Amino acid sequence: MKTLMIDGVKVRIQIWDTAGQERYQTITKQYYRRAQGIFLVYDITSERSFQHIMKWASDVDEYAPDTVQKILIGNKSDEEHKRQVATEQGTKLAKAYGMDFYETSAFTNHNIKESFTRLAELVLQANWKDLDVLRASVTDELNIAALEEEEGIGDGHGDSQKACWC
Ligand SMILES: Nc1nc2c(ncn2[C@@H]2O[C@H](COP(=O)(O)OP(=O)(O)OP(=O)(O)O)[C@@H](O)[C@H]2O)c(=O)[nH]1
Repeated sequence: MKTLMIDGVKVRIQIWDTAGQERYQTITKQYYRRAQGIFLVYDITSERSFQHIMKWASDVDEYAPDTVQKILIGNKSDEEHKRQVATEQGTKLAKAYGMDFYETSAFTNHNIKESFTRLAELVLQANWKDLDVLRASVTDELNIAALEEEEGIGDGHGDSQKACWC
């Protein structure tokens, strides 16, 4: 669990790191169904991991909700001397998939906060309508509580059931 502030909204993020190995694929696919945002991660020092992105992307298309937000990540940017995948290759693939793209390093923390914040932003934007409904209902609740308090019938905590006359 991690908490981020996005546009004044406190967002709590639950992160699942799925296994990359083929033998865990059945379990991995089950995680997709409940995901709102997904990082497709390859290793810039491994051409093979880059080639695998297409397979990950097609699994995500098949098993994740249509509204899922995706970002392409080229990790291990600290290992420049071992680089096998050029930045342009990542940029090009991300563009083809219509995704944002970051090169990151879990080792130096390069672009880690930026990419998580961006994914959270995209998820928030995609769920903005739900958030508005939630905000409206909280506002309604607060208004009712204030009204009840003014009329001396509530406990000021917005629980309209407790102010029932019946
Ligand atoms: N130099 C460097 N090493 C990294 C970075 N991120 C991960 N590693 C190393 O890469 C190795 C694999 O990392 P994991 O986090 O196990 O990779 P994974 O993709 O989750 O592996 P799976 O279990 O197959 O899913 C470990 O030795 C990590 O320490 C990075 O940004 N830079």
